Amino acid sequence: MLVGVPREIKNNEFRVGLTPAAVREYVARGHGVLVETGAGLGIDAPDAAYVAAGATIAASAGEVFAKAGMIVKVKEPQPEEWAQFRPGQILFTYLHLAPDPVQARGLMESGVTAVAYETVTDAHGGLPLLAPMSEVAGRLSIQAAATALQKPNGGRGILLGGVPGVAPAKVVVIGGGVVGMHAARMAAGLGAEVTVLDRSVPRLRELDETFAGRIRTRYSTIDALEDEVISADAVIGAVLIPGAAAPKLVTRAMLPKMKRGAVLVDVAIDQGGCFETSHATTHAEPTYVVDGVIHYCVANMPGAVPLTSSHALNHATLPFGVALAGEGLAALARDPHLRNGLNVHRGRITHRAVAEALGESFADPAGNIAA
Ligand SMILES: NC(=O)C1=CN([C@@H]2O[C@H](COP(=O)(O)OP(=O)(O)OC[C@H]3O[C@@H](n4cnc5c(N)ncnc54)[C@H](O)[C@@H]3O)[C@@H](O)[C@H]2O)C=CC1
Ligand SMILES: CC(=O)C(=O)O
Ligand SMILES: [Mg+2]
Repeated sequence: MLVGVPREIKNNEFRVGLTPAAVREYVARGHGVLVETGAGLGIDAPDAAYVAAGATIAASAGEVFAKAGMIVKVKEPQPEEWAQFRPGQILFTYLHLAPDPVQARGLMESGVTAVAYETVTDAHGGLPLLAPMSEVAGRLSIQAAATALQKPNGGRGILLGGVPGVAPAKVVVIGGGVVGMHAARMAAGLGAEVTVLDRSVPRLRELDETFAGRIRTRYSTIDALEDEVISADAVIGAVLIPGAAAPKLVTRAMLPKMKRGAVLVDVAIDQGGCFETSHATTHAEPTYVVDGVIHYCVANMPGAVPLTSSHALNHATLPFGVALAGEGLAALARDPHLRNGLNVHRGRITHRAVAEALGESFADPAGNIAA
């Protein structure tokens, strides 16, 4: 198959769908790879590095979309991109369709077969293609919080770790999955006081063991959540119900009770956000203020550290990508975990939670992917 890699065009998105090392793996399996000129510049990979790996360079994104049988990207397609998809073409990327009916409609009308990284599953109940970017975003969330908390940036003016004789900041993490654990690790490493809330007791147990007393865990009732949020200097929103829109856990009514200059970092913004007052922001203008509380809601946080993120993402996507390139729809029929990634096929939504969130009818992929 001819695999196409356009340059990412979302605001301040410097990642790339395939690294040169990944291109070499596709080429070794007999595939052609067409890379838009400049696609790898954000990771210090010039066109020559892609040519050395066996790719051909396309002068424009239009050429990539027109020629390739499968498109590998990072971020959800932008309107000018989904206009170029065609029936039967495979798209392999993050989609986050639940809070994005306009994109969903665009993909349905294009006839593309869209496999979303974030809903591919593994045998252990995890999300292997979301996990690496959740590791990055979880760690970055604390850097974002630390920066926003500084007085010149509008924050309370507190150092996360404090200093000897002065108490540290209080960081509350809502959702103790991959993002939450990596946020907790960074915050604890800097010396902050950290509490993680989750609805899963087994998960809280795991975190308790992993951190061996260095963080507190709390079951996430409405009471506990309100209590923790009101006393926090920084709150990290890290919940996920796979495929679905994020539940709004921090309400607008809670904000006036919070400390002035406290910071909310809504990592779950790509699924619509878990704070009622969240709306997506960009790296160019990452924060805004509601009721004296700073909101950071960047939907592509890992795009800011592409040298780390692109490689981590490619390590996870590679086995699934080469299966799709090699077998096409048969790969989806064979592998139920890859099939869980199928969100749109032949104009229908093929993921149950995504269909429910969008109010669209659900087309069961098991009976819908005959090649
Ligand atoms: N903004 C960005 O750039 C990025 C955003 N993300 C997003 O971060 C979010 C979290 O991702 P992961 O950590 O990988 O998910 P995960 O599935 O590993 O963890 C989610 C956790 O939330 C918990 N949870 C669900 N409902 C809850 C509730 N009502 N109260 C408390 N906890 C609850 C679950 O039990 C689970 O432990 C996702 O929306 C993901 O798409 C991930 C990477 C980058
Ligand atoms: C997961 C995601 O949306 C991102 O890495 O941008
Ligand atoms: Mg995102």
